[in-house]
Amino acid sequence: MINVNAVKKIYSSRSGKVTAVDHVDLTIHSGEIFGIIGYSGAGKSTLIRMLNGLELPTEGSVSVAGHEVSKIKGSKLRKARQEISMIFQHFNLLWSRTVKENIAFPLEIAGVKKSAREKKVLELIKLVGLEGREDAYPSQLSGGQKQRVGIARALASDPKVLLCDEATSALDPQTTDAILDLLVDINKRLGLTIVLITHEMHVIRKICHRVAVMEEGKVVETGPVIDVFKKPEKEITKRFVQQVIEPEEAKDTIDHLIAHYKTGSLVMLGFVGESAEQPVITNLIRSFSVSVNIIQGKISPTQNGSYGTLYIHLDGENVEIEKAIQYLHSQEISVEVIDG
Ligand SMILES: Nc1ncnc2c1ncn2[C@@H]1O[C@H](COP(=O)(O)OP(=O)(O)OP(=O)(O)O)[C@@H](O)[C@H]1O
Repeated sequence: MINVNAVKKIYSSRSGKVTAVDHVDLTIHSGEIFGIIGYSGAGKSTLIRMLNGLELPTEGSVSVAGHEVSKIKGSKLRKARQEISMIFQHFNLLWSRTVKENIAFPLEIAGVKKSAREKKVLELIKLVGLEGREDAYPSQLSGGQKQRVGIARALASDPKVLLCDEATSALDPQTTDAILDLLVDINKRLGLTIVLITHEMHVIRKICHRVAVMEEGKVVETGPVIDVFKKPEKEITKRFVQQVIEPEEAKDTIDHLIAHYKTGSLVMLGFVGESAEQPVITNLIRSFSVSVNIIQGKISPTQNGSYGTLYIHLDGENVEIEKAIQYLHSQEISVEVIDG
């Protein structure tokens, strides 16, 4: 569906040349939700803007939904853009138009007749959950509702690909989750390919099938989200994974617990995929003479399985603790004895 081949983008500015995207290769499949994560300045915006021809690569080629986006111009590019829609961090709505009129705008430009336009707009309003707000102006809407208008407008031309440029960065966590749920729903219902850029691992965790990590213009790591969580390879990826897996306060709690427990062992268990659904703790209590104290844990679903960490404290005879830890090692989970 999307092929990025050996793409390089160099900007020339007064202070010299900047390599924003440095030799990137990517293949994104039809129907996939693909996330690109990186810190500010990593080159994400430049890369996503090359997918709909808003920027042209200095070297390499970009093909999206059968269009050689990096080569075409004028009416061919405009036509391609109907199949490659985009939503933005700050929504980019027309403030003097109502919800209905904003969504109808691309249809007007495409010359769609009024009756067909109205029918389509009503369908889209329903799809994004904006019934009752048809005649409101953007200034009367919440951030989440504004992004719903952005999404409906982007879907008006029946695109094959939806590009999301930090689409939830201006929203609070609850609204972010509602918009992410909507994107998953649209992906499933319409089979739409979604490419998003973000600096938040939460967004990747919640909705993406695969992820590419960018640093200094390069894609440094890529793979299915669950694999990247299981085994992040690069330092930068580890930092992103920690954003969601191990909040800062967890470290403080662990330090406190190590000081608190004088006997037994403190163990960190890492669950990935199906292992997150196994009754490991129940088996542990039933089979060994150890007391198990659950200290802290978090298990989160991704689009291709669950992952998480659980801290437990085991107490009892040393031999029994040893056996219990051996049992844990025999399960499909990672085990790290932190203390004892
Ligand atoms: N039009 C431009 N002219 C010159 N340099 C640019 C231009 N656009 C981006 N850059 C530079 O290219 C590099 C990559 O920027 P880009 O905006 O693609 O990164 P990003 O990962 O999207 O970061 P952010 O989230 O802050 O936008 C940066 O060093 C930036 O300063």
